[in-house]
Amino acid sequence: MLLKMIPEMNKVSVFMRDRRHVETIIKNMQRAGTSTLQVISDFDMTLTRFAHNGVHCPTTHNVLHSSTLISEECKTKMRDLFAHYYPIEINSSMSEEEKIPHMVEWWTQAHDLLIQQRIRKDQLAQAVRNSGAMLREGYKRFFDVLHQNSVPLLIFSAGVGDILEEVIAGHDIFHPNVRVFSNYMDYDEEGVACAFKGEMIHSFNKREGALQNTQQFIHDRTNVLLLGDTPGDLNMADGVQNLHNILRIGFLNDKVDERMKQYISSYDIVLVKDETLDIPNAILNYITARK
Ligand SMILES: Nc1ccn([C@@H]2O[C@H](COP(=O)(O)O)[C@@H](O)[C@H]2O)c(=O)n1
Repeated sequence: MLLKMIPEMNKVSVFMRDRRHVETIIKNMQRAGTSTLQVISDFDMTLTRFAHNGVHCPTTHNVLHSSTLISEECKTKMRDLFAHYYPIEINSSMSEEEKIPHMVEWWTQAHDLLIQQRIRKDQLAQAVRNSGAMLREGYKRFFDVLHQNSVPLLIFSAGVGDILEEVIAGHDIFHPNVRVFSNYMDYDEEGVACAFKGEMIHSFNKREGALQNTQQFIHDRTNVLLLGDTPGDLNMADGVQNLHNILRIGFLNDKVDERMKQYISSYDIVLVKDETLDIPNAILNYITARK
């Protein structure tokens, strides 16, 4: 039945633990209508591509590597940090508790490095526009359909919010239904980045952030489509009160064999090495179609 409803689910990249459950949730969401729906999504490697032509795509922390806003020394240090800490972030034999101190170290060092670069706010948009930031194929349809149907899209990212906003603004998809919750830089009176604001968000404290910021969630929207790429993204909807239906879609981009077991047992739909938004788009198409 699911394949009849949404033929795209036949794609080879799609894996499900319980296809009947997925079918039920999607049908419930379709019946309840778009006025009850909100989408909560991670950004880096979820809405953006993981790789293109075999090369890793930059995350918001690394987008400025193609610009002159940061020094060569800083780029090398940021790359070294990524090479050291990313394998820890995705290590399937370590618990989240074991990973957290490493993630705090990573974010602290990376933010310090970025702040040392004295990045100017007025140069950021151009630098991001000239960068290699790549959204997943189908991004325009995804953002536009949500906008056309007045469905809120909450982006919950441990990346750099200022850069994230420039990426989506540069692609003409920063519609009024989009809200971003992320790490933002603070600027001095000359418009130079001088600190990061508030509490740091890293890959594994999004749940705490979500609970502390429940005003971010639209509480009369009790159906949630959640998109993520790490186990830390699974709880991003924990601040939603009176949740009726949630469908969690996880992008499994890397180290597939090692991590499949964990992803299939926690995400309702796992998309393996799928650089597109075809499946979220097909599900939204079904839910938003006027019957
Ligand atoms: N210095 C850093 C720190 C983190 N990352 C990666 O960015 C991702 C965070 O953003 P989300 O939108 O996915 O929450 C995170 O998963 C890290 O892999 C980085 O590249 N550099």
